[in-house]
Amino acid sequence: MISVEQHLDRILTTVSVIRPFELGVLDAQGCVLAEDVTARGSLPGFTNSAMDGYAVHASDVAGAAPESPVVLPVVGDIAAGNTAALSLVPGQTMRIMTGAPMPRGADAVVPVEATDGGLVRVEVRKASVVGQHVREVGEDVESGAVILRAGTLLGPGQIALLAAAGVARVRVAPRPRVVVLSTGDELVEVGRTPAFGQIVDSNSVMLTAAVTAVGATPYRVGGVRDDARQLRETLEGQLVRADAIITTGGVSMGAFDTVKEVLSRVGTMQFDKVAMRPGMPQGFGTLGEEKVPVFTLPGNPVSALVSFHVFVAPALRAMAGRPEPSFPPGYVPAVAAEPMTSVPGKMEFLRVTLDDDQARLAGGQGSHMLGALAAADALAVIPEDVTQVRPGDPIECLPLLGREGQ
Ligand SMILES: Nc1nc2c(c(=O)[nH]1)N[C@H]1C(S)=C(S)[C@@H](COP(=O)(O)OP(=O)(O)OC[C@H]3O[C@@H](n4cnc5c(N)ncnc54)[C@H](O)[C@@H]3O)O[C@H]1N2
Ligand code: MOO
Repeated sequence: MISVEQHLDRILTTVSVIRPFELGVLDAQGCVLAEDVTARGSLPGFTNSAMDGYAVHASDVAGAAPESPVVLPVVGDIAAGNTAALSLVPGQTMRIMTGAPMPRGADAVVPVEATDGGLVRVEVRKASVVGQHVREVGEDVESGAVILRAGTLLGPGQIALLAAAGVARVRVAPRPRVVVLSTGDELVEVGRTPAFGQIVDSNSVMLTAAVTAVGATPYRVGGVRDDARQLRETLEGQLVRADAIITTGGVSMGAFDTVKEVLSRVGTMQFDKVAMRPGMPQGFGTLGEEKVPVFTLPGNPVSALVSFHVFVAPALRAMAGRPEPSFPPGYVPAVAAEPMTSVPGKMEFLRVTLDDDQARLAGGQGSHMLGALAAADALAVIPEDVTQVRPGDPIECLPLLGREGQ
């Protein structure tokens, strides 16, 4: 029996960041930059108005007030998108819109609300100072400056900055492509009615959803029969398009546990009992010339999803260049709202609901119980040496993917 930390450590020391790839900025959302990025141009690219109003020489309106307005002739109109180079001489003004280029010579903008809105001549009722409501060229980003560092996770804000700074394509660690397949003669495809003794292949849809939720790209193969040759051929066929492979089922002590039978002789695959509940039987290793990581998760649905959270998700994040600081990854503190029990010597992952920080058992804790799994917000992680949790005890919880907003 090995510990959860030992198994995760073996996984995280085996996987590596996927070779960087150039993507269009929109496709790169959720990816991590593989190199520093510099701005191709300044932001703003030209000095422009921050308000709809009138471009002025601030000194012309320094004494303006409601009771002593300054009247200026309006000699032009500048809309956003105006590409002509205009100049403003002292004693005159031009109407200007938000984002429109400032005319040369003008050094302030008087908002339209501080005027009578005149089109030929305008009455300015408020004083202005140099620079007021003016966005200076390069005040946000200077051309040539590093705008985003290697290792930055690209979200909407970062993508906007790249686009605005003239960067249309970036080198990133791409999303891992993850093949999901399940094994077992008892499986029928989602939507089909199982005959007596059969079950719907819910694991492959569950893990496909989990792969998406963690920001990777799933390829769902679905159910493969408990047939060594078919499984071997399916795996060989899938290796070419996979950065990782996840299987479920067939890793325990059953007479027809094909995954273990087929894989224990190839690559660096290793099958272990991990001191956790659920999720004890685990397999991990690499296959093929490209050394594709393969996770063989137990078939019980809860065991498979717990294993995904504890082992696969950290590995996929690491492959996408998003390493997690340490074990345990992503735990949040909570308080037990009721007694909880755990077996000695195993790390227990209980399905709990979270009401603020109050954790309650979500229902039955059998590793086949999807009802309680679906009701849960998080996994309460009870360490190996703890067998009794009392109400009010602090506990650590691992939020379930996709339930963070609950
Ligand atoms: N004698 C022993 N029996 C078992 C042990 C053990 O140590 N000794 N370990 C138990 C534990 S713990 C687990 S977990 C399971 C793991 O079994 P397998 O990974 O070999 O999975 P299967 O036997 O194929 O299936 C187990 C269970 O899960 C259901 N299942 C399987 N695939 C799917 C799927 N795609 N979608 C939904 N449900 C699925 C399957 O019907 C079984 O009920 O072994 C215990 N046994
Ligand atoms: O270890 Mo198994 O995963 O409990 O059902």
